[in-house]
Amino acid sequence: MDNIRNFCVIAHIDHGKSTLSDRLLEYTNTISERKMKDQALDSMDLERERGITIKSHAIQLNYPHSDGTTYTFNLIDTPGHVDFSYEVSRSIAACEGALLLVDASQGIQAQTISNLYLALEHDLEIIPVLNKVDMDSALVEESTDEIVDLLGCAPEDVVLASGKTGFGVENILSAIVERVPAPDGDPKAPLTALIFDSVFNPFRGVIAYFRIFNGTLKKGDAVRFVHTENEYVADEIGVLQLDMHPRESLSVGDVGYIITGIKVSKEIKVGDTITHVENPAKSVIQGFEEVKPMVFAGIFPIDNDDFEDLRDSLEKLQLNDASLVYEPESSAALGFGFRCGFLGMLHLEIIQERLSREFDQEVITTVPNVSYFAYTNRAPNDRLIINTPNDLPDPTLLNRVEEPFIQAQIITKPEYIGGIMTLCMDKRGTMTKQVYLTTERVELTFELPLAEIVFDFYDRLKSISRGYASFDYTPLDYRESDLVKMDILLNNDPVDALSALVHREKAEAFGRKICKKLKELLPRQQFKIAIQASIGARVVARETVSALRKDVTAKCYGGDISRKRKLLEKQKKGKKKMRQIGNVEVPQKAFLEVLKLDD
Ligand SMILES: Nc1nc2c(ncn2[C@@H]2O[C@H](COP(=O)(O)OP(=O)(O)OP(=O)(O)O)[C@@H](O)[C@H]2O)c(=O)[nH]1
Repeated sequence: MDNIRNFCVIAHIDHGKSTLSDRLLEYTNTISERKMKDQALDSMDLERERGITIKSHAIQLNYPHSDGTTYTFNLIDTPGHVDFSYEVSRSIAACEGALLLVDASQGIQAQTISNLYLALEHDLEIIPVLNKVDMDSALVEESTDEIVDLLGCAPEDVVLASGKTGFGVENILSAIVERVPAPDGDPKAPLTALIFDSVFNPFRGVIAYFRIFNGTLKKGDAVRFVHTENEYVADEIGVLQLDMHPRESLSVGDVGYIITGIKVSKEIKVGDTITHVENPAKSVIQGFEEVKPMVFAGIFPIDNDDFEDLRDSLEKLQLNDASLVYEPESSAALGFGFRCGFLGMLHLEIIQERLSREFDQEVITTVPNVSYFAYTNRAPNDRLIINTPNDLPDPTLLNRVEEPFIQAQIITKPEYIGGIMTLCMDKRGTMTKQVYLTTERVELTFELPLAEIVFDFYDRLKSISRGYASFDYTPLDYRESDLVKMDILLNNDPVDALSALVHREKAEAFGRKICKKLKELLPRQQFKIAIQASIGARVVARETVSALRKDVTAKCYGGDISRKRKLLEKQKKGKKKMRQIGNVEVPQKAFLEVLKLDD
């Protein structure tokens, strides 16, 4: 136990976590150079392509220290994006120490701070690492000063490193031995182990990753997962190097995996406690939460016949992504599909991309919305959860609506404060704090409705600040809000998939923008198309797409029938990505593009 060190790496996105983790693996010969693919820890293709870590992973390293002892390190990798912050918090809870990476050319950013707070909440020993010092644009002194200010540490506590060249890796490893405390706990006490992650393996079922705080777990033991109240036999336990290495027993401080024959990810909850069926622990590990989807959207097959295939694909996706939730939904405009819940917009995009890539399913995603509370007049506190605008009760029944608010942290340069404040106020936000980190960088805190940041907030923030703003958020609470349902009609047919809940004050402007945008997105057809936005019976905006007689074969006068046929086929194919609404054809991409309402 004295020779174990459990640590994680926390950083703002793109500050070099994966690259540095690779260097640590290489230096400790955990992975041979031949096997070394860039970013070995990011095992999903999609992760590697997007260069982001979606799922956290754990890996064991052996490090022979100059004191003559070989230490066992468990490195727990954490996802870097706000959508996955609950997983970050569970990974952190499994460690005693954290490497806090800061990109020397960027300095401290929003997620550096939010991740640091998470680590401090769990009393982790923080080792600050100034990364990417090889870069010409590295501001070593300034960034060190920022870290010293933030942590209240001495400048010599900051380890300089480069994941690219390998500089500083030895110093990091010895700092882990010297500064991170060894785990403590009682191997003879009742078992408590924290599940911090799980993965789906098509051959072995669901594999849960855990960290033992007390007690000893042996192969074949009968175990109970406390929150789900399920009992299993530990068919196989072991430690994670690049592959799984089975062990007969694991004890205090160990990080490992357990296989119990579970077939679906939903059965395992990250944050749950594992204990024994016999002699169970009296207390559970604190901090368990059910992960709640934050953003909802309808997903519909382009062709209604593909509905069952879509159901199969979603089922398979959910096997290894328990945070995806879905239920069947029907839309007058789009037919049968599913209302899906996601952790955030990135999660939504990832699911959409995986559907297309892994299952060859092209889908229509409807306007995403957050989850609202609607209180009716039927009884005091009769509360409905509204995950789609179409579920909103009739205005005569409706008492009030509440919407989720978040606290947002933005770090930027002083010259962009004005623009960012205007943006946040436009998004119905209020500023609650402004702190100068240095003369050159300032941290702003806002309270904002989540619905307002779901769409195009991040893009606009980036353009206002020319990329010099980082952003992170945490959920706050639900607040009463004056929301109305806006319907969109095409030639008088309401398109339920385009309905949205919007704040009353912004409704008209929103309606006008959406009609204008739709006018750009709808191809001209052989008749006039009237686009209208309405609140109840009141039309608040209108645009018209004028008619066009489109004859694709007109060019091929003369008798070449095969060429004509080819063109017609091509046109038919193009149409497959269209949906017929009333008599109007709407391209697939219009449903998502329509909300990108940059001015
Ligand atoms: N010059 C230089 N570039 C680096 C260094 N470390 C990482 N990079 C580059 O910075 C980019 C981001 O590195 P990653 O390791 O993917 O960053 P990350 O923090 O793991 O990213 P997320 O997992 O998405 O949070 C990549 O293009 C790397 O090649 C370094 O020490 N020096």
